Amino acid sequence: MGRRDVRDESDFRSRPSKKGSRPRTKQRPQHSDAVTGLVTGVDRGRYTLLVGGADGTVVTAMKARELTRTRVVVGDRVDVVGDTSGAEGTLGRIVRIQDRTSVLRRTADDTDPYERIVVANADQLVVVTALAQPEPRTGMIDRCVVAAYDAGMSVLLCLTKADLASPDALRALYEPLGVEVVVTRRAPTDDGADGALTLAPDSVEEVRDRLRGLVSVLVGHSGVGKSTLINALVPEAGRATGVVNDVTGRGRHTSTSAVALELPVGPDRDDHDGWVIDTPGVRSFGLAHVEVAHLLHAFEDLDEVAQECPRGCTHLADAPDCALDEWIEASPAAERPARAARLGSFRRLLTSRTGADA
Ligand SMILES: Nc1nc2c(ncn2[C@@H]2O[C@H](COP(=O)(O)OP(=O)(O)OP(=O)(O)O)[C@@H](O)[C@H]2O)c(=O)[nH]1
Ligand SMILES: [Zn+2]
Repeated sequence: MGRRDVRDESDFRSRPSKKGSRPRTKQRPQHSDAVTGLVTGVDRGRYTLLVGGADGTVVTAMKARELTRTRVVVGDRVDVVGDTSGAEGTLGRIVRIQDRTSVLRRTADDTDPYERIVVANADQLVVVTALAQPEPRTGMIDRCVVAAYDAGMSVLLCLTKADLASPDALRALYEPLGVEVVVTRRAPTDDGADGALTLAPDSVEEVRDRLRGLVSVLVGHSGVGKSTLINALVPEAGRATGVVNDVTGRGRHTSTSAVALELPVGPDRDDHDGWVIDTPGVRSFGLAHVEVAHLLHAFEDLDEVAQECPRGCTHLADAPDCALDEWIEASPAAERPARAARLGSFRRLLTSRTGADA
C-alpha cells in the first residue's frame, strides 16, 4: 500500500470521480511482476524512472488509479508494472511507493499549512550560497538547515565564488551547528573565453568527495552558481539543465519539480555512486510544519539539557528559566564560548522558523 500518512497537496486537489469507486474484485492484480524504479523526474503526471540500477533503463510511467491521491516525488522508489521496456512511446504504471527514509518538506509560507514534499529518500541538503554577487543571506541558510534537520537530513553548506570574498565568517557561523562547509571558486586560469566560467578543479573535487555515495539535494538562490557547479559535477548536466529549463520555462507556472542526476565519481567517471537532485523551483523553505521538539532532536546536547526546561518552554532568549541558559552559566570557562555559540545558533534557527526569509 502507498503511504497515506504523508499529507501533501494532492490530498486537497483530488476529487472523487463521478463514476464512483468500482467494487474491488478478486481479479485485482497482485503486481508480483512489479520491478523497482527510482523516480528521477516528474512532469505533469508523467514520471521518469530509472529501473535496474545505475546502468538501467529509463522508463516513463504514470500512476495507477489507486495512487491518484498519493503524491510521487523525485527520489521515491516505486514498484512499476506494465511496459517497462523503456521503448519509445511505452508507458509503465506505478502501483506502489516504497517506504521513504526521509521526506524533505516545505510549506508555501509560514502561515500557510499547505505542505509540499520536495524530495524523498535524500541524505543530504546542499545549500549553495555565493560569498558575493549575490551577497549571502543567512536567513535563507538558516531556514534550509531547519528544513533539513526536520527531514532527518544532514547539511552541507557549499560556499561559491570564494575568488570574490572570504568564507571565514560564514564558516564560523555554521560550523557550531554541525553544518559541514565546502568552498568553490573560479579557476585562476579561467579567461571566460568560451562563455562558461570554469571552476577550480580541486574545489569541485572537494564537493564531489562530499557527495559520494549519497543522495544530495541542491538548493540555492538564483545567481549563486548552482548550475555552474552542477555542470562541473555532472558532465551530461548541460542536457539535463536544458530539461529543467523546459520544465520551468518563463511564462509558465513556476514548477517546483526536481530532477535527479547521477553523479559520476569513479576514476574514469563511468562509475555512478551518488545522486544530485536539482530543485529549480525551490528558492526558500516555508517552515510552518516544523515542530520545535523535532528541530531540537538535531542537537543532541541541547536536547538533553532541554529535558529540564519548564513545560512549554520556547527555549528562546526571553524564555523564563530555560535550562539552556543555565547550561551556559554552569559551563567550565573553557567551554563557555563554544556552548554560547551553539546555543546562539540554535536560537537563531528557532527564530528563523517563523521569521521572514529576506
Ligand atoms: N566569480 C565567480 N563567478 C561565478 C562562480 N560560479 C559561478 N559564477 C558566475 O555566477 C553567475 C551565476 O551562475 P549560475 O551557475 O548561472 O547560477 P545559478 O545559481 O544556476 O542561477 P540560476 O540559473 O538563476 O538558478 C554566472 O555568471 C557564473 O559565471 C565562481 O566561483 N566565481
Ligand atoms: Zn528551554
